[in-house]
Amino acid sequence: MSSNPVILQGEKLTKYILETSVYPREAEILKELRNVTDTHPWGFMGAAPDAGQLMALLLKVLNAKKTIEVGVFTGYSLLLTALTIPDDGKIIALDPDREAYEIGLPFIKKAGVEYKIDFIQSQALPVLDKLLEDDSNKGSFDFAFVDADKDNYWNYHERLLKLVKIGGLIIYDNTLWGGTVAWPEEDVPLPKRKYRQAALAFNKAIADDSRVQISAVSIGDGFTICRRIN
Ligand SMILES: C[S@@+](CC[C@H](N)C(=O)[O-])C[C@H]1O[C@@H](n2cnc3c(N)ncnc32)[C@H](O)[C@@H]1O
Repeated sequence: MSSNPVILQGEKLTKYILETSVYPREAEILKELRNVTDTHPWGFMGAAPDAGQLMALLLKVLNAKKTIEVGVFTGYSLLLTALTIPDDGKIIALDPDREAYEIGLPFIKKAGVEYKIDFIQSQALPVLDKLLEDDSNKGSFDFAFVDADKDNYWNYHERLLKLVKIGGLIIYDNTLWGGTVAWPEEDVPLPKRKYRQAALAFNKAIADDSRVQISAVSIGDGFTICRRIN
């Protein structure tokens, strides 16, 4: 008998949570977008719906209005954010892949929230650097969500810490990388090792970063929630 049945029953528990608490409350338009994204050759690789539910709750608690999203893909987390923030809210959404964004765009339009989104087709780093050239952007964002190239997370962190206000939140997705962060290296399939290493380095660095309060949450593929404290 395991001393930690919760870990062993992880998949069953997640299924239970999804079926009991998440799917019944997920907006229909988000379900539709998820189903369409499933037909993309890469499949659905958006924020997990249970993690999205947590993100929406945090956006509300924070009363977030001005946000940044790094890594849009077909826009599941973007649409969720746009549906959650108030009518005068704004999201700067960054991704070099416009084709994937355009798969999700009809759903964003159908939901009537396109006006809240400023999609910039670009690698994120140069845009974040550009934003930082204007002092009025510093400390002006309530929230940021990072779900893009994992080996750049620390570069995003350094920039987002300057753009997000004290008390604001930054969430990093995939920080448990399919659970492989807890596996011996030799058990990890080769294609997964590079981003596993990136996740390990990021998780260690963020735990040592006194500028943020953190919580590493085992939801979806791993959410690291950071609150800027100075
Ligand atoms: C996991 S997907 C994002 C999923 C999205 N958050 C959702 O909920 O559907 C990762 C995305 O990061 C984007 N990406 C990769 N490198 C990037 C970069 N340097 N800057 C911005 N986005 C990047 C990819 O094009 C891809 O669309």
